[in-house]
Amino acid sequence: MGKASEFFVDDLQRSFSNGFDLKLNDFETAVVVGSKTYVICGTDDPTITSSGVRILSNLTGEWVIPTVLGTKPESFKGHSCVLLNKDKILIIEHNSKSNESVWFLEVDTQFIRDQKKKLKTEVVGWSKGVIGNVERPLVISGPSGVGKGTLINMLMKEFPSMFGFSVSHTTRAPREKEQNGVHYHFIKRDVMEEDIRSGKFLEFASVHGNLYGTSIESVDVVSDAGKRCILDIDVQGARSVRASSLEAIFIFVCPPSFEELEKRLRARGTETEEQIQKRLRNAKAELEQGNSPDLFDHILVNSDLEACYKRLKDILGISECMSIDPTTRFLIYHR
Ligand SMILES: Nc1ncnc2c1ncn2[C@@H]1O[C@H](COP(=O)(O)OP(=O)(O)OP(=O)(O)O)[C@@H](O)[C@H]1O
Ligand SMILES: Nc1nc2c(ncn2[C@@H]2O[C@H](COP(=O)(O)O)[C@@H](O)[C@H]2O)c(=O)[nH]1
Repeated sequence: MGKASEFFVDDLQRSFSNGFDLKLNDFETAVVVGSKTYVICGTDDPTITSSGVRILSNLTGEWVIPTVLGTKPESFKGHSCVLLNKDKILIIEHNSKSNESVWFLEVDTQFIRDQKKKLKTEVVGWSKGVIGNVERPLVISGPSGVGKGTLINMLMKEFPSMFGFSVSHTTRAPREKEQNGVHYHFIKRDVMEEDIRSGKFLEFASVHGNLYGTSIESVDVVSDAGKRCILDIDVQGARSVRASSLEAIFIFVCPPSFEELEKRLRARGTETEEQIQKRLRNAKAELEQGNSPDLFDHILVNSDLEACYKRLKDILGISECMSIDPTTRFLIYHR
């Protein structure tokens, strides 16, 4: 067994009197939030807890292992916890000069409260400390099959409380695993055309023979939840958003080659041969337009997925978010 965790506020809270015996293992830290005590484990030892977090009810003395959202930090040996704003816990790894050592465990933010309702269980969510402009929405464009959706899913998985997906409307038929309201709002063409006429859409376009569009409401839902909105739209749509009042960052994703694009589209197995041919024809035009510096702020080549994802995080300023001054141990926010 290694050395026990060190504490900031939590060593004070450790001695709180709730009538229950709170025995902490090495590498564990406890933080009281309302009527609950969150115990955060700094090691991957599965005999302690595989989720990294356990929750004690200070009222009943019962333990709950919560559903953990987001990517948990790699195990660390000494850490301090500070409760911020009564809804998230700041976790700082000791003796580390790395910027990767600052994490938040969200315990009672609006996002977590929504997830608790949805999942009907205790929920907590990890997110990395971040800097940069977290306000500006993100427009991601690129030919069909290049990997936009894959990259967006990775972002949403790693930073679930930071990003929200703008759910588009489309007249195309749902694919096998697509859910209405989650992947798209599937809509009849005449209804969508009427909604476009009545001004409900920020942008819309005819893409591969179907209508697609971003409703103003879809963007509002994300920003009302306090998140940064991600739009996965085609180049025509990007052009319309550029001309709108939405101050977004525009990213174009390219394949390493046309052959690789075709391979990915076929391997996905979601389109008929005829649809694949149509999408590949449109891809040629989209790739030409992707090189417009007046439209896109950044171009990403999605060759190696992990490298491309890392580059995307670099662009967004969320690879290395906060740092700790090694002498004072104060947090420095790079803005
Ligand atoms: N870097 C990569 N290397 C190999 N395969 C990849 C890479 N990125 C994504 N893929 C795969 O390519 C396929 C297409 O990816 P994805 O569905 O994310 O594309 P998309 O750009 O969102 O397409 P669409 O615009 O049609 O929705 C998927 O099967 C995905 O797993
Ligand atoms: N202009 C818009 N384009 C959109 C929107 N939602 C998705 N898309 C683009 O359509 C193609 C095809 O998507 P798929 O799901 O059928 O494969 C892809 O390039 C998307 O980026 C939208 O709201 N507006």
